[in-house]
Amino acid sequence: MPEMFAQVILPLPLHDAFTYRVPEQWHGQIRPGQRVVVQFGAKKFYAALVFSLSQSAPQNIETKEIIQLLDEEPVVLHQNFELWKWMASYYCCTLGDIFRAALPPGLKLESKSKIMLTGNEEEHPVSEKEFRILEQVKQDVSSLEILQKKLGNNFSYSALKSLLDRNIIRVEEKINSKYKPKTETYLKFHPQITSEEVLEQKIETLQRAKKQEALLFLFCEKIHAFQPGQKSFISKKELLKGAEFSASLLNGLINKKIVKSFQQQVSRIDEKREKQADLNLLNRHQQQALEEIKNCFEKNQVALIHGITASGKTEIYIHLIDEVLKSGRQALYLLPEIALTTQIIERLKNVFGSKVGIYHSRLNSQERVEIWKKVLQFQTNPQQGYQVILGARSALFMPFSKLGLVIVDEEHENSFKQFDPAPRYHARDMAVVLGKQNSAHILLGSATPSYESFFNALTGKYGLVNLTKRHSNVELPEIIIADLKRAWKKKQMRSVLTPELFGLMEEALQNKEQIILFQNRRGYSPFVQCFTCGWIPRCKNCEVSLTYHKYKKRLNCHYCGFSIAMPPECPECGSPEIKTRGFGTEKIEDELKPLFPGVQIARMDLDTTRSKNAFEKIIKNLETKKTDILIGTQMVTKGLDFEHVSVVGILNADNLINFPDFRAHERAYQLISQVSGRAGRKHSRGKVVVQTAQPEHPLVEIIRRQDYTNAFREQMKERQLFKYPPYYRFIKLIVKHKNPENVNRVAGQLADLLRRNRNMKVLGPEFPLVSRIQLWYHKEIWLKIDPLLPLDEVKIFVAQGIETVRRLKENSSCIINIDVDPA
Ligand SMILES: Nc1ncnc2c1ncn2[C@@H]1O[C@H](COP(=O)(O)OP(=O)(O)OP(=O)(O)O)[C@@H](O)[C@H]1O
Ligand SMILES: [Zn+2]
Repeated sequence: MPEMFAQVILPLPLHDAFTYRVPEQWHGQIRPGQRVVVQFGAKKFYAALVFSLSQSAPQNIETKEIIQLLDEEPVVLHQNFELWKWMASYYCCTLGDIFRAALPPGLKLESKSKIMLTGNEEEHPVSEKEFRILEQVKQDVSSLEILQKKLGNNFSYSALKSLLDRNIIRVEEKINSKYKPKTETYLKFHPQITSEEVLEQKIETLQRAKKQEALLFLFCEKIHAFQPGQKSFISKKELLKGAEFSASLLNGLINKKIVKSFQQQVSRIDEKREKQADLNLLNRHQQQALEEIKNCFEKNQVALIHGITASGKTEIYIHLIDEVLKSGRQALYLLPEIALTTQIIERLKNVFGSKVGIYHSRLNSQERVEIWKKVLQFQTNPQQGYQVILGARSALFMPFSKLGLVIVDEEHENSFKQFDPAPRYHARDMAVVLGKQNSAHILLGSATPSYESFFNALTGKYGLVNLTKRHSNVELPEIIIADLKRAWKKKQMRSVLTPELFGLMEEALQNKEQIILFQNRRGYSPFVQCFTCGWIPRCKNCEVSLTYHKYKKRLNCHYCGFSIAMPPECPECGSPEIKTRGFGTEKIEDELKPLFPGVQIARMDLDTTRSKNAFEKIIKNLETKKTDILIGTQMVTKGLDFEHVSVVGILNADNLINFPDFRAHERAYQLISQVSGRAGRKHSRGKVVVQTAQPEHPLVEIIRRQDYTNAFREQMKERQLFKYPPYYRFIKLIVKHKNPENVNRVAGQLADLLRRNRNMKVLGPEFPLVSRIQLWYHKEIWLKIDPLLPLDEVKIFVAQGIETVRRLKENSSCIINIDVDPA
């Protein structure tokens, strides 16, 4: 028999795949995409993923054997690996990094693998070393890690393997993989009940137990007893649901051997949802846009739909998905995590029923594994598997076998980019790659497309479709610019509200309409300051001031979570006058309450949405008009659809416009248009007040006119002039160390080295806005690269530079991260 070797990926930030020998017993079974347990390094065990198989042994290296094959079928498909390879190369990360990001937690096994007895340990003679292992395992279900720790030098790998080989112990797959199938109690007739006659005899005996008899009749009715072709069991939950029967009555029937209970594996996911509604008819404009999109797809695999807020882009997506499903292929619908609200989930479930699965990080590990498996299942059993996935960025990695369409909604959203850890990928860009690899169409959609995508559309790389009418035919809201400086000077401010905004709010409330206020700072006040000496409390781990949270009476760091009680007096000078500075959402809520007595005010930010259903509840309250005014951070901008919001206020546009980042103007425009778009969606034209201290700023005028194209053009001039994306590519290198001197030295060495390459411009090193986070100092180097140059060569040069610097002994404890296309 020829030998067999597997190249496996480990969940570690290590480069290549590692080679292991495949024991003969698995030669016929093992395939790429299956998980295996292997030993790596200092006696650590991991679940690795088989990447490829070969017959030739690697040279000069002794290979270890695979310890266990975990899956009968691959959990990752070769299509997935294609994307992984592409990502690893483009984002300069390892397959191990991607492995960790791609698989749901329940499918990733750490070296915590559990070892269990198989129950036949008595039948085999064992050696002393094997005996020691068995002793440990008998005491407890033990993980490999614990076992090695406890036995120390007495732990023997070959003894372990020999026990495994002889089936005396096993690596427990289920515990191992953290995934426990959910089971439910089901009921069927006891095997003794073989015919209706037998049943009737039994019923006779129940004469005095009327309630048990009634329950039995109900049971017979529900399972359609003795009717051919009917299912012969029912879940306990379903039987007892709504009826006045108790579980103890049921136990009576079980004890009398009429009914038998058994456990059956059930799905955690709400499966019963059948299709409840037909597709909405598209309006004239939507219909035309749909046709145009399809025309684009004839020529171009990628299309961008630029459709104003409330134009009904979602309806168009639904129609496209419907067509793809009819052709027997799968669709992926990506949204930013936070936009995955019940609003959109309901809309999709209503039309596609159980064909659609939802995948995001708020689901628990088990649920995610089940959804993963149902996507896999589509390959072999299209009736049972998921054909549509609505998900956040990690849904990119799901095992689609017949992908026909990828939609990226709110494609401008920054949260599609993963910052940390590696892979630092952009899900929108990866969606395009994924689609191309699978010969699927890709549709990007937004009311305010990212400038990169719009640029790609204008230069013909993507098709472009415009949708300029709201579904309701209501005009886009009127934007009113309110001058903060003047209002302050004239003492016309009411708390944070200019007279313009205050007046419109009062009017809206009188008309029983709703209001959304946007402020991009959470907490009570962004910082506090001693009135006497000017002292400002700062985080001890990060280079930032602490945010005051009044409800908890604490000062918090929004970077690392560090927090202290609000001091009663200044620790520097002893003055009791510590003043709050600036406005966070919490303070705004506080100050508006006395201004609008009897009005229901709610707040939506990170602090009010931590618990599981809090987010949904806030949205529900707005939908049912329990809330009159909603104050929120970025969260209120993400694709929410409310009927009765007529006024939107942007409390301070300046901190958006002045943010020190080359994308600040793009972002400010997007954010303000998106929040504005929540107003007047259904009935009459809404009003938006943008409060600013610089009403003369050119961007403010563009915002007032809602002139996306001009905003884009103005920016492109600057980007071209200063060699910014999309004209140039950026790669950001981040050097981190706890000691600032090390950061300075390493970053300096690295920059010097990189400057030798004339194909790129090296900026920095410089400390970023927040130069220390969680005790680590950061310094950044930005590389500007001419897009006409071969990017791969540049990356290789950069990677080598990093290696050279890192290899110096004094630099070994430095971390250097690469971020390609930083957001
Ligand atoms: N053809 C249609 N038939 C019935 N209702 C529609 C139709 N098109 C849109 N709507 C309704 O109009 C509202 C706005 O549509 P939708 O949320 O899809 O807009 P959008 O373009 O995604 O907006 P945004 O970019 O602001 O998120 C929704 O309540 C939607 O149900
Ligand atoms: Zn901190």
